[in-house]
Amino acid sequence: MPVALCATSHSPLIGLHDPAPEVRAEVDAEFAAARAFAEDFAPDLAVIFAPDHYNGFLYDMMPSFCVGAAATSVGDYGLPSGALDVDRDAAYAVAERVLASGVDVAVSEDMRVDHGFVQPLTFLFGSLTAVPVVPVFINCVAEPLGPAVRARHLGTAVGEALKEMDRRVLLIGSGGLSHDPPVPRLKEATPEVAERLTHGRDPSPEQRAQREGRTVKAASEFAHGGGALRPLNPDWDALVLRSLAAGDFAAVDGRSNEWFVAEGGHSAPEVRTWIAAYAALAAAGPYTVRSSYYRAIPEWLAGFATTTAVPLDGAA
Ligand SMILES: O=C(O)/C=C/c1cccc(O)c1O
Ligand SMILES: [Fe+2]
Repeated sequence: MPVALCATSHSPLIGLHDPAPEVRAEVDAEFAAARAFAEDFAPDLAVIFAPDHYNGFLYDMMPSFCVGAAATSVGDYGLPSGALDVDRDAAYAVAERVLASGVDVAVSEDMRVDHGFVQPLTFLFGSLTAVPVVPVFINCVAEPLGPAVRARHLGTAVGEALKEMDRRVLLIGSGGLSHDPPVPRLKEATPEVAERLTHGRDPSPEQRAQREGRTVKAASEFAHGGGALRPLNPDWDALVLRSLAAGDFAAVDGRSNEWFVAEGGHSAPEVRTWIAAYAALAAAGPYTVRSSYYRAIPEWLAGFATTTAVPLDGAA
């Protein structure tokens, strides 16, 4: 089974609240290189590990992990909406194998996904339907979270499942690195916000616009050195990139959930998507990182990174 990987940060502020043109151009060049990498590899299946931001997965039923057998983009932040081209047979084969390995993954026949899934798919493939996909949700924000090492176990099990398939698989991790966007937390939520985190799956256009406006405002304040969001942490981001490039998973996933938040902010657990994607790649054998881009971009509220990787044995 030929396999390759692209892991990337996402930010719904891309295009809505951009950094200086030269920074934007630098990231665009990196995306173009990642797109060329994907085109070169020519996958017939993409397996994407991504989080959600209370658009598809809410507190009415919050799994740690979920494989989508069918999935629809909600079209948040003006991104494309509509159905993904989910490979249902592959999704069930992956879910069965993961469950058999002892990782309790949920399955959804109606998964709703947001910018966490949509941005990498559109950046890499140009549309939501260009390449058949198996979407794998990882809860990264809704406490309580399990230990980060469980994301590695999930990724390993997915990688083992893929080895049994005769497919060319591009693994995608979407999220991180250090960042602290204004995603609400149930523990400190007002009753109104708690209600939204539990039942607010289908906001009105006005409610969605309000929420998105708040994020843009927070990004503007943050980029000008104000607001209450935690700072980006390039040193921590470098540690994460270095550790995953070296296959030293324990340096990241062996740490406590509190460590992630203290070092990288409340959304730093999105790094779990990278851990899972890299672990799935590692299931195919030793790997090497082909490209690694990083820049702290406050306008996007993100320590922003994009990496590509391939097996050392040249299976890609
Ligand atoms: O508003 C949200 O739901 C999330 C915003 C955000 C901002 C920056 C980086 C990310 O990974 C995000 O999800
Ligand atoms: Fe996110």
